[in-house]
Amino acid sequence: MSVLEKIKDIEAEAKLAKLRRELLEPSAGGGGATGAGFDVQKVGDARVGLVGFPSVGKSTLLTKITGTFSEAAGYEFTTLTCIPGMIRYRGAKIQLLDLPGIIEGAKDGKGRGRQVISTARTCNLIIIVLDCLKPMTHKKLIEHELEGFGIRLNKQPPEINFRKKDKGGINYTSTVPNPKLDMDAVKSVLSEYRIHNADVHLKQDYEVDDLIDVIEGSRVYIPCIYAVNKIDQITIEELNVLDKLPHYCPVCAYHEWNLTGLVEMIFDYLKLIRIYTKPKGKLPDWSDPVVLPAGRCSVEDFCNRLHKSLIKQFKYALVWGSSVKHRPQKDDPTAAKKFQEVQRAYDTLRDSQKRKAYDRMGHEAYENMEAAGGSPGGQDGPFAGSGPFSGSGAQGASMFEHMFGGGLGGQRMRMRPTFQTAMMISFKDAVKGTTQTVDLSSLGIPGLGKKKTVELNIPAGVDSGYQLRLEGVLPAGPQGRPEGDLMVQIEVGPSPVFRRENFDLYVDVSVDMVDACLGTSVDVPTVDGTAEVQVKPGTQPGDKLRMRGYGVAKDIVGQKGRRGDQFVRILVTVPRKLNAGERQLLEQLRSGKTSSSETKTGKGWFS
Ligand SMILES: Nc1nc2c(ncn2[C@@H]2O[C@H](COP(=O)(O)OP(=O)(O)OP(=O)(O)O)[C@@H](O)[C@H]2O)c(=O)[nH]1
Ligand SMILES: [Mg+2]
Repeated sequence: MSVLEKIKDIEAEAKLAKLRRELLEPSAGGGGATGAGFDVQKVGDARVGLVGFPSVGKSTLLTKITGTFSEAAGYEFTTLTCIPGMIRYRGAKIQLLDLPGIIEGAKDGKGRGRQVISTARTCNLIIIVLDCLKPMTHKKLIEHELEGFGIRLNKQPPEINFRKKDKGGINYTSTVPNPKLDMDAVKSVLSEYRIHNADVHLKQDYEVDDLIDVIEGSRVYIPCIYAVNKIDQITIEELNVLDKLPHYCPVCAYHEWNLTGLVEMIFDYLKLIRIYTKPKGKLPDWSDPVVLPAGRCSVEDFCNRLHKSLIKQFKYALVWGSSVKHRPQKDDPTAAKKFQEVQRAYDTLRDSQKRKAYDRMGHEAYENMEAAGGSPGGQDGPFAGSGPFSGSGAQGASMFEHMFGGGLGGQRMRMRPTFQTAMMISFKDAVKGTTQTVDLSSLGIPGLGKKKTVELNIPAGVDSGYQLRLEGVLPAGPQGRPEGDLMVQIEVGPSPVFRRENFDLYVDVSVDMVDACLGTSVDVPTVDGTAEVQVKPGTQPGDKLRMRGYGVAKDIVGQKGRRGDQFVRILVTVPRKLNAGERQLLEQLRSGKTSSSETKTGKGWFS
């Protein structure tokens, strides 16, 4: 190819890019990005779009994964509007959109393709659904359509610095020696955009297209998974080949094969960070994390996700996690207070009614009302939720899913109605674990039939506020209600002996004054029965003894077989009445003390 031809090529490419952009702009000929059914509100923590040729099984996939009904049929162009569904996985809410069949030339305004691709641009992840029986050229065609709409798949934005100037001509530099793009190429692309003065710096070797992308500026870089559907129709050898390709996920929507694998891959590709809030002295609420994208997960982002005004009141947070260098300082009372405030703010702001009240009243007025014990309506304490609630469906994932890597994920993918109840258990049962029977008759759920009770295994170590989900235990009911989950919120009764803080237990033991002086052994109550503990001579009132490993089991926070500690506070008792003999002995001690045992500090015998 001659230099002249090359430049012509480059110019043509830049021209094409410009024309395409004009086509995308709403004013340019009919349609625009929001046609009927396409104004789907962005809800949840991330948005994922299913894109593909007609009849590849997008609607079937959406229905099977989310339980949202999207009409599927054997003929072409079944789906005409954009159907949203929701995946709830590991605490994250991921919106899944079924986009109507894309056709060739969509980006040039054919069919409904333009609206489809406009919606695809708003997604955090694109799933290109392919039919493994159809030619693999379909993949290229769809990619080409998306590319033409400024969508770059599985690609990082090019590291090209580009700055327009008023004068000085084109100044082009590159970190790489002998770059593919030479000065002439850069100049001819820029002149196509009527740019004659600019700085261009390449940090890596790039193509003409990359430079055009940077100049155009309206590119979106979106991760992409290729879901190859209908693998029930191919041989295992063919499947083996597919499975090795990067970004590929073979599935069979119809028989629900590897849908868990796909959901896991979606979760990985979205790079979501889950943040759990933890009130002081309690377990984190594992059921309802704040989910942020990996690139935008600072404390500020966290606050802004809760409410934009929170950052103004906010001082600092205590952060635990694998990426944190230091554990938060435990004893700082102000730090703990702040964190409690965050927790409370979160509680307020995630409750839509309270949030409305907060928005209406502003921070100060709301605080005052809360302090006065007022309620903006809604929540009436932990047991208010007894009885059925429907609508919003499943509430995040159970703790075990978070702790043990989502082993239950497969069954949790489909949306099931969730019914809530609360249960009070004894302190000892909470520490030791127990099996309880939940009486369903009191919940008023219609259509339970013969099912009157369910067994509930409560693991050792639970605390008040802990939620257990029983999956699919409620039978299908009237009006096509599918089988449902039962969510049980645990409340733990107080103990007359032990006080609990996280996984540690605290107990008071009284020791006679003389025993405290001379040392002794005492029987201390533990959750496993009494244990003998040595009290050293000279033990002071209020001294704390640690009994390592006598606390609460930590299995539920993933530390299997480990337990917290028990702390024994020594209370020293002084006799109220003395008999004659005792009095005489103490008198002797006192007179002896003043003559021989006085310490240098002059504080007396007991110091
Ligand atoms: N053999 C087989 N058939 C499938 C599978 N998944 C879907 N189908 C069938 O493929 C046909 C098309 O499925 P749809 O879910 O309507 O496809 P779609 O991609 O939503 O199609 P449009 O809405 O037209 O874009 C239906 O007859 C499905 O039953 C699968 O895993 N295996
Ligand atoms: Mg469809």
